Amino acid sequence: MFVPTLMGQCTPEQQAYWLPRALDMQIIGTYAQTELGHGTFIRGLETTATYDPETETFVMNSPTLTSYKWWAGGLAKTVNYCIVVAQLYTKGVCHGTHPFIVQIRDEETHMPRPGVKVGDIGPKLGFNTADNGYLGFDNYRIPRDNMMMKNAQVLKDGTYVKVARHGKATYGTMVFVRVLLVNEAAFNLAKACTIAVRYSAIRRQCSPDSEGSELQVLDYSTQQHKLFICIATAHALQLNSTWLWKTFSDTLAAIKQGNVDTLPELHALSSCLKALSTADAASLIEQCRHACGGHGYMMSSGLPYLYAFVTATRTYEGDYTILLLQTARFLVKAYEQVEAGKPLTPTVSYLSQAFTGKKLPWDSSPDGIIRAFQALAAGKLSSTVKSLRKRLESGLSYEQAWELSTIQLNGAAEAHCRAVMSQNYKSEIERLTVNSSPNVKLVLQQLYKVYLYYWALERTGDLLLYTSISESDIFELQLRYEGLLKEIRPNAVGIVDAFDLRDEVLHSALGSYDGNVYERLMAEAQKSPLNAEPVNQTFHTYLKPMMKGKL
Ligand SMILES: CC/C=C\C/C=C\C/C=C\C/C=C\C=C\C(=O)SCCNC(=O)CCNC(=O)[C@H](O)C(C)(C)COP(=O)(O)OP(=O)(O)OC[C@H]1O[C@@H](n2cnc3c(N)ncnc32)[C@H](O)[C@@H]1OP(=O)(O)O
Ligand SMILES: Cc1cc2nc3c(=O)[nH]c(=O)nc-3n(C[C@H](O)[C@H](O)[C@H](O)COP(=O)(O)OP(=O)(O)OC[C@H]3O[C@@H](n4cnc5c(N)ncnc54)[C@H](O)[C@@H]3O)c2cc1C
Repeated sequence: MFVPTLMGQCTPEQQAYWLPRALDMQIIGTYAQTELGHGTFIRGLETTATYDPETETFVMNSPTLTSYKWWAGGLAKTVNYCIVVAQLYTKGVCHGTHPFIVQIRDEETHMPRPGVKVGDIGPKLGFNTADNGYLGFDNYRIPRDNMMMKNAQVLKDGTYVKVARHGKATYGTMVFVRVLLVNEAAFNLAKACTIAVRYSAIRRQCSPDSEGSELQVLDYSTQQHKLFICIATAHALQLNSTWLWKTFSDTLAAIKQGNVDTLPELHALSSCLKALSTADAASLIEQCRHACGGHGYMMSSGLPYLYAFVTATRTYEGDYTILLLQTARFLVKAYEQVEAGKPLTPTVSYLSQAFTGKKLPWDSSPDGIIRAFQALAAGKLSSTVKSLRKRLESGLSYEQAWELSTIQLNGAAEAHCRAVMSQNYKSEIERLTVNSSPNVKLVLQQLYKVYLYYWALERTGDLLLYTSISESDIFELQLRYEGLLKEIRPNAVGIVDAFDLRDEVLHSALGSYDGNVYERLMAEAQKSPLNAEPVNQTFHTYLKPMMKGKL
């Protein structure tokens, strides 16, 4: 995050000075925004940067314990510089949060600078290879030039000058990382399902009849139900990630031309896609662990590490709930645009159907299911706006009405995102397989159908509300889904092999390409320190005295 912020928030002159040093590793930096007391609410951050025109410096200060920067990766022992997000004060006026480049350790000795308190925040559920740290300032001075001045400036005499064309320019790095995280979610889910599917092809357990041999667990329908949605989702996230990256790049190019019109839609898309992709990836990686029984619980399976690593993405770079609420904010505005007869942006153009007042006729084709997801999203949004307005009519303020409706708002945002992801998944597969062999087309179509059928069956309640789907339609869809799993089974191992993930990347005794699971599990077990000697010294110091009643 350090380098992207230098690129996004510095003037060209500042970039010319800082970027080469950062890219050359002469300086190592991190992005310190979150504090002990605030992560989501950026406007509530307490660290201050007060400009002193006498010395042309900013005085960095941590006025309270809760103002200490907390969490930044590498902050504890690695970095010697930080991008610090602080409340900017000049001429007695607070201008809100702005980014500053702050040296925190000596470039030669690596000792913390006077006025800087820095340390490690302690063990975490995962990410323990990163030294996430804390940082406090005691009236620590930095040169005026260390304010990142692309979007706002403080002149030598302390005059504040706003430069950015849009109010949230300083939030740009977060949008960039959120876009990257969709791709990271896809990559890590692909690793987990490669491990789980390969292991499920090796593992034999239970024989349906007394004479027969034990079945590969991958042959069981319930195992296919657990795992094939994981494969389908890994592809869905990867294709949505590529689509979102292009949307991001197009928006950035437009902003460079002075056109910020598409930024709100990008913020809404990056928010909900980051939220859903990281939440789906984390829960499906856990599902891959469940599918591997006891051996999935071994660190040597690679699955606990993947889960601990990915589940954090639901929180950092914007908490799941918060980002969905950002998308909901955009959707409510889009709904009002439909009412006013104004044109809609592409990803919300389906909302016009919210005003037909009729249930969408059920169509179980892939395109029909995608339309049903859109009808579901439009219906949930319409119902949410109705709740909002009912609360406003009761005399509540907009903020109060909004807060009371946030559960529904999040549901509408999630439904919108599922519809967008499903649409992108199918259209990207069709675009990319135009010249593919019939077999490749068939397999990839089977996977997006798994995704569509799975989520339709997960959302039958909503589909009954907003489409004409019947009980028998649901019964037929369930049978079709279960039949599709059996069609995919023969290709399942080949499909995860196609992720082309090397053993060194998987780090898994269960998922290695050669399938020698049991030999690898035993080899990993031998590495346990407890196997260094036949009798551990704790027998003599604790067990034996206890057995003799001497403890
Ligand atoms: C599997 C993963 C593997 C590897 C990953 C690799 C690397 C990662 C490894 C480790 C983690 C590393 C780093 C982690 C870093 C961090 O976590 S950095 C800190 C991140 N923190 C956040 O994301 C905080 C979240 N909070 C916010 O973004 C904001 O507070 C807010 C919730 C958006 C609210 O902001 P605010 O109160 O200022 O604004 P609102 O009043 O809600 O909205 C005002 C208008 O502004 C628009 N808006 C808001 N944000 C943006 C934006 N980013 N871009 C564009 N526009 C924005 C908003 O839509 C409103 O517009 P309006 O409706 O028209 O008024
Ligand atoms: C592994 C990891 C690495 C990180 N790396 C960095 C880093 O490098 N730099 C950095 O600056 N930060 C980093 N962070 C911090 C991260 O950005 C924050 O944890 C994140 O933004 C969430 O903020 P918070 O922790 O204050 O949670 P909170 O915002 O306090 O959330 C707690 C709960 O309150 C809910 N909540 C909060 N506000 C609202 C609201 N308005 N409406 C409804 N519910 C609400 C949330 O949904 C959540 O359920 C990292 C975090 C982790 C876990």
